[in-house]
Parts: sequence; C-alpha cells; structure tokens
Amino acid sequence: MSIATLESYIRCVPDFPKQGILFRDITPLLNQQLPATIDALANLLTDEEWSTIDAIVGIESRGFIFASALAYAKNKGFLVVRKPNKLPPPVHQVSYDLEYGQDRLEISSQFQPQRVLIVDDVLATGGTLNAACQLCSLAGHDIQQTMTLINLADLNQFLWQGRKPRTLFSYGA
Ligand SMILES: O=P(O)(O)OC[C@H]1O[C@H](OP(=O)(O)OP(=O)(O)O)[C@H](O)[C@@H]1O
Ligand SMILES: Nc1ncnc2[nH]cnc12
Repeated sequence: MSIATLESYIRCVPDFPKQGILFRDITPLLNQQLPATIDALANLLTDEEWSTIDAIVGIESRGFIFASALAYAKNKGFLVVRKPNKLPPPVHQVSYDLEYGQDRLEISSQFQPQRVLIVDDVLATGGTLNAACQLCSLAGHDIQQTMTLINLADLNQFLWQGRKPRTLFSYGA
C-alpha cells in the first residue's frame, strides 16, 4: 500500500473544532487501514534504530492508538503521557499551548529511566510533543526519536535536540 493511498483515507474538515482550523480526521484511516498504517509507521525507523528503543510513549488520547499498536508490533514496553488528574501520584506535570487552547500533561515518575520513542497522531504547533519531550526528560527517560502520523509543517518547525520527528504524512512547508 502506497503512502499516497493511505493518505487518501484522511478527511479534511474545515472550521472544526473552531473557525479557521482545518481538521485532519483520521477516523476513516483507522476504520479501513489500521494495520497498513502501523506497518508504515514501523518502517519509519530502521531495525538498528528500533534496537535502541525500550518503550514507546503514547500521548493521550489519539496518540495512544498508534503508540500501543506499535508497542505490540515491535514488542516494546508502553508508557503513557496523560491529560491532567488522570494518573495517580507520583507524577511530573508540564503546561503547554495547543493550536486551539491550553492544556497540561502528566507522566508517572514511578518507572526507571528507559530509552523511548514518543508517538502522537498530529504535530500542529508542536506544543504537545514538546511538553511530552519535557515530561520524558523530567522522568529521566532518554528520548531516542519522536514520531507523528501527521505533521502540519506550516504550523511548526519542531526539533528535539536538533532532531526532526519521523512523520508519515506532511502538509505544507
Ligand atoms: O502540536 P499541537 O498544537 O500541540 O497539537 C497536536 C495535539 O492536538 C491534538 O490533541 P488533543 O488535545 O486535541 O487531544 P486528543 O488526542 O485527545 O483528541 C492531537 O492529538 C495532538 O496531541
Ligand atoms: N488540524 C488538526 N487536525 C486534527 N487534529 C489536530 N490536533 C491539532 N490540530 C489538529
């Protein structure tokens, strides 16, 4: 399955959830092409790169879909970055800006440091992925790579320690 064919399952919805936002609806892709999408995401890293990863960090909530499926496919551990007041203590917290709003994210501080890949569905302004990177660092994890299904490249120039995220579908820039 080509990347262009997979991309055709993403629906563009103007002015959702607010005027001026072009929302990328991944639900048709999830319904029709989830296994092929997970395979394509897994192929964004080489076997050598996968060998450097102990656990995949998923960002609530759409990030959980891809991160947990990748953890299963690549036989890796799974860690969660969650919205506020969902995780029991002890946690680390970071506040950040969204394309449409403000939020806070948390990670558990109960786990030993691990070599991680951070995964989300969409990279828009980069606030969420940046917050997840900060949280992983606070928790002592070693960030090997970041990955998103979609990069809205007009809205960010995201780099973590000089490295670009791995992305399947990039729009703009
Ligand atoms: O790059 P940014 O501007 O930070 O935006 C990207 C984030 O926005 C969406 O999350 P949302 O908070 O809507 O949560 P959801 O996954 O629960 O729908 C999306 O799933 C990303 O996590
Ligand atoms: N434009 C967008 N489409 C889908 N999810 C998003 N999350 C943040 N911005 C988004």
